[in-house]
Amino acid sequence: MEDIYSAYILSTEHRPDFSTFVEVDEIPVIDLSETSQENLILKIGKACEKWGFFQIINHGISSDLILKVEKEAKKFFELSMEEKNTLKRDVFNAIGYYDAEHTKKAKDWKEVYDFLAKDGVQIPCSDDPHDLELCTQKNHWPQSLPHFREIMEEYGGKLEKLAYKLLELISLSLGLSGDKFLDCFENQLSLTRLNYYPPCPFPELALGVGPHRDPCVLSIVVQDDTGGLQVKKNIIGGWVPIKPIPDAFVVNLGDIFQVWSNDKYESAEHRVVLNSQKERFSYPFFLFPSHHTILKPAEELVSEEVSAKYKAYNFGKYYANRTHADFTIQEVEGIEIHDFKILD
Ligand SMILES: O=C(O)CCC(=O)C(=O)O
Ligand SMILES: [Fe+2]
Repeated sequence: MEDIYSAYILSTEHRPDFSTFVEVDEIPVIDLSETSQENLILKIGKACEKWGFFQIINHGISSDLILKVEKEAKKFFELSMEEKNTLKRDVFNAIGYYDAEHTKKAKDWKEVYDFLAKDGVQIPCSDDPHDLELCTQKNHWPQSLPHFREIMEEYGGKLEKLAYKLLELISLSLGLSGDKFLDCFENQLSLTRLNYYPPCPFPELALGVGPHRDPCVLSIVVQDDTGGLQVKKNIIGGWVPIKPIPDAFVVNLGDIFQVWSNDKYESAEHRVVLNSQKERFSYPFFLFPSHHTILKPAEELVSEEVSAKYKAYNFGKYYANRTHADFTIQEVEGIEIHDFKILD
């Protein structure tokens, strides 16, 4: 194996086993244009409880806009390394181009480009609770692509609105009011990401993204027709592929909904496997609250019979820890929500 590849090689237990795929058709596909709101909420609730994943159709975002995003994303990743490196994110401004994310101590086989829904938002500079310094997060736009910014801002804005609609429906499915969590998003850290996974000569040894749970409220993933996203379901024996469906978007719950729902819903573990022949693109939107948000289970879901399963925690400090973990291969894993778990 050539040296430049060695950083991508996963330890044996994390390598994808292509012989044990579970072919099921069960990831629910939900039609957002369903006229009965009651039925819609019921279907979403069931999908969140069983999978933490579902796909949506008739979401109101045109395939024409997706095509434009796809074209611009391809042009972006074809830019010279020199130009992409001028847009590179760093430990203080974790927004922009990046080609060295790590999961499970191996490098992910991908390049990414992120932009914020709210340019100029602030996050704590460190996870030290006594350090009050804030770092401003800025978008970096490529100068040589004249339509890129306009198309991406339109796309990000539409996905943000769709995320609020899903937030409302998922809140209702928990028996909470539709606007229960809306206050958390005024200075939100939400971002849109472009993911590029080149063909990989050794797909059995590396991953596009290693096994992880999203740290956000929810993610909306628009993927091309290559396939590769998989969700872990232990009860049916392993990794389940999320099949690309034309014009459908994938929705998955993040850690914050798991905490808000007091473990009624799961932030499911997922990963992206690679293809030796075909490249893959995906364009997720991650809904994040503002940094000063205190996260804890919704009080309506806590009672004498059902105790709170998480201690309250500050989102910004948690986010700072996660962001810093992206820049180093750490011996100690970064903070995860189970670190806030109240043990029985
Ligand atoms: O590329 C995808 O389909 C999903 C990537 C992902 O899970 C992530 O960026 O968190
Ligand atoms: Fe993810």
